[in-house]
Amino acid sequence: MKIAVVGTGYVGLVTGTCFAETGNTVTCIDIDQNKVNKLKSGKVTIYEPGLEQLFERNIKQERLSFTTKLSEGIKDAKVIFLALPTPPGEDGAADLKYVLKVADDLGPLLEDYTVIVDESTVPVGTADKVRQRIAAKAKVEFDVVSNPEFLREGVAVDDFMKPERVVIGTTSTKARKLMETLYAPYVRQGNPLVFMDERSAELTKYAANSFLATKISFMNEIANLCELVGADVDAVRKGIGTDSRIGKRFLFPGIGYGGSCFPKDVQALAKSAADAQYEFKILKAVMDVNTTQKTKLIDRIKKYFGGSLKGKTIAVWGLSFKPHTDDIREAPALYNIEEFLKEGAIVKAHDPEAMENVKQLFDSKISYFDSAYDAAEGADAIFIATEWPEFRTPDFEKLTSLVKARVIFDGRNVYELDVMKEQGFTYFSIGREVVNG
Ligand SMILES: NC(=O)c1ccc[n+]([C@@H]2O[C@H](COP(=O)([O-])OP(=O)(O)OC[C@H]3O[C@@H](n4cnc5c(N)ncnc54)[C@H](O)[C@@H]3O)[C@@H](O)[C@H]2O)c1
Ligand SMILES: O=c1ccn([C@@H]2O[C@H](COP(=O)(O)OP(=O)(O)O[C@H]3O[C@H](CO)[C@@H](O)[C@H](O)[C@H]3O)[C@@H](O)[C@H]2O)c(=O)[nH]1
Repeated sequence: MKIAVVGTGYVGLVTGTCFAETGNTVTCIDIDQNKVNKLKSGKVTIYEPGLEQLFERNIKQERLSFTTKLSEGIKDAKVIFLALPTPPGEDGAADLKYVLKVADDLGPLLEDYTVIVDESTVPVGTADKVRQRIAAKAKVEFDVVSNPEFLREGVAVDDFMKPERVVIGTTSTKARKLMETLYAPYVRQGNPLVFMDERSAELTKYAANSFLATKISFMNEIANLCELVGADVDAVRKGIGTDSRIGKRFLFPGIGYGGSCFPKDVQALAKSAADAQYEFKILKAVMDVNTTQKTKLIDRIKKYFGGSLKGKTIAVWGLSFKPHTDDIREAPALYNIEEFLKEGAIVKAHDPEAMENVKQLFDSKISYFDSAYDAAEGADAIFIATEWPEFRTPDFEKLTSLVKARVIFDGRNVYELDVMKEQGFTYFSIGREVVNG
């Protein structure tokens, strides 16, 4: 099938590449000329495990191409995916200007029946708005479908190729048939296509992200309570996670959730509710807890150093919002680095993938190192913001010889307390006993 994907950011590139992988001919369109040039020259624009290989194979097979021209990209496409940004506006609502602009542009360009798919995370009612905008200028029949994307960065290819479920919002039989054909190769393992109306599909995406964010904020509060009453959050997590009604996943406490989705989507759902005259009380608490949690360790670090970080060297391990991605959008590491700098500390940073992106933000205000050990050299403390696997089993002897003091503030509970005790480190983590080395 000929498919067009409008917007070739994270979601657009994964979507386009994965649809090409199952034999479709895909053209990805983006207004960013530099991005398109890079993609055309055969280079992927994001770090995402497994993507490069698929990308290269499909370019070679001439199933995947890129353009900046909408008219050229959508030519003969039976389905057009909109993978456009929906950033928060000033009031927290999702800003639909990118989606609606493309809807305006698409109307006059459609030459035959086409299904236009909202893949972006968009508020309830967006499919109707997109439909109206296209209809204003279209001369042919078309359908607008809501098909929110659930991929996670770092495992995006697997999430797309083997989805647990695909949510499709449409009341059109014609569009439904086309979507069934398109997704048939991905749902072979028995994972279902879940059909519903457009509005419910739009809300499903916000409900899923907000529920997961709620789980995380809930566990962060349990962790905070553990610290006050002398309980261990790891034990509590295992204790409740083994109850299949609760489930093991997304129960890991830390320095808050980040990324391009949870923060903006929880905020947008709260705003949508407010617009519908409904006060979504839980979401407000989820956001408040996350805001406090992000810089939770700062007070501890200051207290540890007698109230001031002035002149202290802090090695920051991990900058991306989670492991296996170079994405730093809303990464808790960034908030902590800002605080460290405000307090007069010297920051030495290392991340396996995200340093180039961070350089654009902090430039020479912090220094960057290719290895975690180099960043730790001469440090008064190590601060772990992201649980990259390479931080899990360092050579503690080597580390001891490099740091000024054996002190770790761990925002992701990377180490077992026993190991820290054995290694003689002073170790602060989340919701667990403090180890005094
Ligand atoms: N990043 C994720 O993990 C993820 C997962 C699921 C859903 N989503 C949702 O998917 C949507 C896209 O997210 P993303 O992370 O891929 O965004 P992104 O910012 O990485 O990419 C969006 C792309 O759209 C391009 N663009 C903007 N206007 C355009 C236009 N008129 N024509 C063509 N291209 C245009 C931009 O240049 C950019 O490359 C958002 O709604 C997001 O909430 C994101
Ligand atoms: O137990 C946990 C799990 C996650 N996180 C944090 O939560 C954030 C988001 O993590 P994750 O959900 O793995 O990453 P995303 O790539 O942002 O994916 C989420 O957002 C996407 C965009 O909407 C959705 O498609 C995905 O289904 C949804 O999981 C990160 O900062 C994690 O560190 C925790 O603190 N504790």
